[in-house]
Amino acid sequence: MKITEAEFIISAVRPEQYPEDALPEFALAGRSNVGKSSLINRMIQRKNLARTSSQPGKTQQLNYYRVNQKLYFVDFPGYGYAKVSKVQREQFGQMIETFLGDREPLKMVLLIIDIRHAPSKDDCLMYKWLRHYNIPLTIVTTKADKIPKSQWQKHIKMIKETLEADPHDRVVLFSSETGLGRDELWEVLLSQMEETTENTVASE
Ligand SMILES: Nc1nc2c(ncn2[C@@H]2O[C@H](COP(=O)(O)OP(=O)(O)OP(=O)(O)O)[C@@H](O)[C@H]2O)c(=O)[nH]1
Ligand SMILES: [Mg+2]
Repeated sequence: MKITEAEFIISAVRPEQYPEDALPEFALAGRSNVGKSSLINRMIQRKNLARTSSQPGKTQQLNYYRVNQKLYFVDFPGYGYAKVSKVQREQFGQMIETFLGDREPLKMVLLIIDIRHAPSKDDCLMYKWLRHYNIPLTIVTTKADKIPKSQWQKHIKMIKETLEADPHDRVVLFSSETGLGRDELWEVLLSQMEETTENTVASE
């Protein structure tokens, strides 16, 4: 996809701050430091629009990025960061739960998993939440450049097994470093937008 415009819109902590223009939203969930912000930057071909850091726990709010006046990426705070206080963790849980349970423009959640490691308990919990709320999801295994190509399929199998994922769940291999998976992921997002538009039209 050709990016003509990409801008940071808001760091939202409360639902009143979420954009009201009803453009489709794609949220990114995953552990702290897994590469969510880097993935957004790669998707929109901007070096550092979404703030990245080698220090985990940088993203603390829901950060909205608008692309081509057409859709939003919503960068979630990473979970599982040890130095975050218990209160912060609970606030985070509530914020995400409210969002997932009641966010009409949300079209899909991208569950971002480091291809090198088994999903954590929090990843598994997030996966179950998404299923529970019936939210379309795509598993994105990132940092693929960090292991040899010959091991990709073995790791993907292990990740799906740990998540107890549905065999039909889509998995996109990704690397923010090399750009692997960028075109495929754009196809997934754009076709999801078309599908939901058709459903809306059909039900009217
Ligand atoms: N080699 C490689 N490094 C990556 C990739 N994606 C992210 N990184 C690195 O991983 C670190 C964390 O990336 P971020 O994008 O900030 O991670 P995040 O998930 O947004 O982290 P939080 O905001 O703390 O939740 C940075 O040092 C990135 O350069 C990738 O695909 N390949
Ligand atoms: Mg981040």
